[in-house]
Amino acid sequence: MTTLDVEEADIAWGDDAPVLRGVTVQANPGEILAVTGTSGAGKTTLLSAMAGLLPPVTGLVLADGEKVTDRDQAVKLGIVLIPQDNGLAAILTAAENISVAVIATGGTAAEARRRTAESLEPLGLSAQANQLIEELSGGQQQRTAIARGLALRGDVLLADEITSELDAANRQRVIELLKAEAARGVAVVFATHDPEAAAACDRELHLADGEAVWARP
Ligand SMILES: Nc1ncnc2c1ncn2[C@@H]1O[C@H](COP(=O)(O)OP(=O)(O)OP(=O)(O)O)[C@@H](O)[C@H]1O
Repeated sequence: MTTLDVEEADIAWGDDAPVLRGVTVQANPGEILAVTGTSGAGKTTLLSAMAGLLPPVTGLVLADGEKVTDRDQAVKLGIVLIPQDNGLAAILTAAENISVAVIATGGTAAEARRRTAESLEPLGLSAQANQLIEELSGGQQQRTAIARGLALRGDVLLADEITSELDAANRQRVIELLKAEAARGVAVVFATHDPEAAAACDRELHLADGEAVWARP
């Protein structure tokens, strides 16, 4: 179980002015933290910092007290990111995308096969396992990216707008899967602009005007 802390962080892209200033937030094991805000408020920016992709200009990101310095190290610390643009390889199948990720994080081929099947099934994608990503619909691609994130069995799961292309039933299914992750002790952070999805989370941090404020502490 891992606690992810962001402490007094100013977060910027390159030399641009900070998108977010003075952000302090803790993501706790067993909880889903919603990160909300309008388009451009900085949800992806905050999750990028949490994932080790975008080290803060000032302040810290800590996983159980250890400074998160870059993405490779964050992966070793068990910080999984499901990116907004899904990040899948278009010319691999759904199953291959997942298996490759499991093996890249130390899983055996047998584990990769098992976890791939286990993660596709609850997302209703068993029949699509051997289809190329480029042959799948937008929603099926988004669900494949979620399946890959779940298959990695992280200690921290950062989910960036992962229900934006899903119908109501699939959105509900995904929220239930995030709750199941939290129930096994994962610290889940879910960026969303959907108020219903945010309401299903344990706490809500709202981003506006470059600052993070608690909508529901
Ligand atoms: N990769 C990037 N490089 C440079 N600037 C970026 C990058 N990603 C985001 N930004 C900038 O950071 C600011 C916040 O964008 P961000 O994507 O974090 O917002 P968001 O809340 O996730 O929005 P959305 O709901 O539209 O996804 C914007 O001004 C955007 O231009």
